[in-house]
Amino acid sequence: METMPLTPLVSWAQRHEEIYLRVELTDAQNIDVHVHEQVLQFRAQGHGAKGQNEYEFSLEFLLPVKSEVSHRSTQRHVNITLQKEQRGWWERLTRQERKPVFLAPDFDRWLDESDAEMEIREKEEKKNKLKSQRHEEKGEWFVSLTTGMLFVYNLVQFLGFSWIFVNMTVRLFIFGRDSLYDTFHTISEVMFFCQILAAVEVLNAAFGVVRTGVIPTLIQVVGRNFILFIIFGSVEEMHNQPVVFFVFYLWSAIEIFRYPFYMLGCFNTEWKTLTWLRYTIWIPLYPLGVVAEAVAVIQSIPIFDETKLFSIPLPKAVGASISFSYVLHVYLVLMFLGLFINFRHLHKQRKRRFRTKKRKLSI
Ligand SMILES: CCCCCCCCCCCCC[C@@H](O)CC(=O)SCCNC(=O)CCNC(=O)[C@H](O)C(C)(C)COP(=O)(O)OP(=O)(O)OC[C@H]1O[C@@H](n2cnc3c(N)ncnc32)[C@H](O)[C@@H]1OP(=O)(O)O
Repeated sequence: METMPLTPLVSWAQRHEEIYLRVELTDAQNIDVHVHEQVLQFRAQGHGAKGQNEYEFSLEFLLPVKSEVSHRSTQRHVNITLQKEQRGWWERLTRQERKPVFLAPDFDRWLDESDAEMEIREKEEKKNKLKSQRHEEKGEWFVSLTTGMLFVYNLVQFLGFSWIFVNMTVRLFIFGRDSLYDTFHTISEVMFFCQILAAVEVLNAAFGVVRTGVIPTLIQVVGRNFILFIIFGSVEEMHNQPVVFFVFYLWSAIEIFRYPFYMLGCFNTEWKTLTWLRYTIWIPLYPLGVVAEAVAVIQSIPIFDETKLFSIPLPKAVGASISFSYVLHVYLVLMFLGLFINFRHLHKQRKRRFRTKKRKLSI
């Protein structure tokens, strides 16, 4: 005779971004928990209300949750954490209005919406307090000095990229399509200066001067300098290609918003429109930039093959050399990997920025 599956007692609580479930099972083993299309399935062996047995349950959530589920079993419970697909407060846990009999609020973790907001605020206040403590430890003069240097750095970059952007735009209006062919000759020196200077950003990230990751910054700086110095700078045949125009224009289009945003940030101020632009226009510009850079690399491949520039000599016995174009093929793959890493990073930064903003507004 088929036996009915046993259901454990489950208690739940929520925050704006998470759902917590606590399954009352002692010494749980062989835990299988997953989410598919808003439905959570749980199965495990353990000691519950009906003694040592296999227990299972399923819950259809009110709203979508992310498919990654984290769970941790203690001697007495299995704690499950899920991330809501969209930040918000749910009026109940399950899609069905009637609460399943095995489900109850987790009073140890229970907060109502305003308490949860308060919890967020407290966390933020704690973070700010830590920040000002760090300031005190480092000394006010040190903080002022680094802020001043950052401000000057951002100002110089802003002026450099604005010059590039305005110059290219004006030339486009005056000379039309002809201006696409001499971008390198008119712009490259200022671009060389700005992009060499951008190495400072890797140091800032590495020494914790700004709150950002070293890898995304390194990808950005190395990636651009590779295109600028190797593909454009060292191959004369590339100088007159229109692709130089598109690459320089896309690079400078983001920087004329990014650097002034940082300049205001140095004084803990912001201008909402500028913040929105800094964290939004990369969405079309970044992929376009990578595509333009990929076109430049592809165009340069036959030139490297022909000129044997940077080719890697092989031992005399073999008698040939490896063309640099092989490196470029590998680089093309790396570019799209770099795009993926930085797109994810920028998406995270955008979410962090706008989420914090929303929280601040709800205070
Ligand atoms: C390991 C090497 C491997 C090499 C492999 C090569 C692979 C090649 C792949 C190449 C792909 C690159 C393509 C690219 O060149 C194409 C383009 O650029 S197209 C144009 C569009 N591009 C963009 O939109 C990207 C622009 N760049 C960036 O946004 C940054 O460089 C990036 C590192 C990607 C992200 O910036 P960050 O992490 O710093 O984000 P935030 O702006 O949110 O800053 C975080 C906090 O730090 C403060 N901050 C940062 N910098 C400064 C500064 N200079 N001055 C003051 N404050 C700064 C910022 O205010 C944030 O603070 P808070 O959170 O407190 O507000």
